[in-house]
Amino acid sequence: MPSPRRNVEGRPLGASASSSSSGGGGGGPGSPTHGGGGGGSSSSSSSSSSRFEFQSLLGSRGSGADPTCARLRLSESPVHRRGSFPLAGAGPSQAPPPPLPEEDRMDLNPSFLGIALRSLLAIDLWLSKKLGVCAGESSSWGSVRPLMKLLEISGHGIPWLLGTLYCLSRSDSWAGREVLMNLLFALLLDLLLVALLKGLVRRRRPAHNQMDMFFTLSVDKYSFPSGHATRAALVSRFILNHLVLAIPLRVLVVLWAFILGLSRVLLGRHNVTDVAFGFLMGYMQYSIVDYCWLSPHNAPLLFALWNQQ
Ligand SMILES: CC(C)=CCC/C(C)=C/CC/C(C)=C/COP(=O)(O)O
Repeated sequence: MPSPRRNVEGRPLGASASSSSSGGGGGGPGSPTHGGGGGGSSSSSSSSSSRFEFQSLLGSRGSGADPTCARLRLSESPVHRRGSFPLAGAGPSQAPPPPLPEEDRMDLNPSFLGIALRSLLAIDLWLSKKLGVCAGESSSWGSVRPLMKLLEISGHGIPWLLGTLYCLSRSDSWAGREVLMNLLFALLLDLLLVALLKGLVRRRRPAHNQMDMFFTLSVDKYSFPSGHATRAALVSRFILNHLVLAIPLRVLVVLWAFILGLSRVLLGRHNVTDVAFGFLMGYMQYSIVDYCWLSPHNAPLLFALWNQQ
C-alpha cells in the first residue's frame, strides 16, 4: 500500500484542505480532478517537485492563499495535463479542463529574481542577527554598547542640523554661507527622503533591537533605509568635496561614515541591507544636492533673505 505523500513540512498532502483526498487520487468535493494526492501510483519525483514548487508558492502568497483553490490549479497545470501523471479518478473519457490564463501558469514557477531576493533576505536576517553583538548590555560585546551609542549621536540628524545652523549664523563669508546653506538643504532633503521611504517600505527593525534611541520621528520605528547610513554617506561626500582637508582627515571622514554604518548593525538597530542601501542612497543624494546647488545666482531670494538678517 503506498504511503501518503507529504508536503515539505511532513504533513500528509491533502489532509489540510480536504478530508476527501484519502486514497490518493480523490479530489476535493465535487471535483474529480481536485485531488492533491495525485494518485498512488503516480508518485514520481517529478510530481513531487511540482508539488514542492507549489508549496513554496503558497508560502509566498501569504496567509490569504486558499490551499484548496491552489491545489486545483496544480492539478490543472500543463504538467499534469500532459498525461505523464494521470490523476486517479480522471479517466480518459473526461474532457480536459480549460487552459489557465498565462499569468496563472507563471505563478507555479517562482521567478529566478524572486528566489534570489528571498535568499538574499534570509542571508540578510541571519547575518544581521549574528552581527548584532552590541544589541544589549548582556550581548557578547555589550561593554562596547556605550561607545556605539556615542557614535550613533555623531550621525544623528539633530546635532548635524543644529551645528549647521550655528555655523551659518557665525559665517562671515559668502562662500562659507553658500556651502553651509547647501549642507542644510542636503540634511533636510535626506530627512524627507528617508522618512518617505521608511513610511513606504515599513520594514520592521530587527527583533533584537532595543528601541532606546535619542529623539526619533514616528517613522523611525521602521528600519529601511538606515537614516544614519544615508546621512553618513551624504555628509562625508559633501565634506570631501567642499572642505580642503589633509589626507589623514579625509581618511578619518570615510572611516567615520563606514564605522557609523557598521555600528547600526552591531547595535541591532538595522539589518545589513538597510545600511548598504542607506550608503547608496546617501551617496546618490549628494549628486542631487550637487545638481541643484544653491547659489546667489539660482536662488537670489534665499541669499538676499539671509543677507537681511
Ligand atoms: C527638522 C526635523 C524634522 C528634525 C528631526 C531630526 C530627527 C529627529 C532626525 C531623526 C534621526 C534618526 C533618529 C534617524 C534614525 O536613524 P536610523 O539609522 O536608525 O534609521
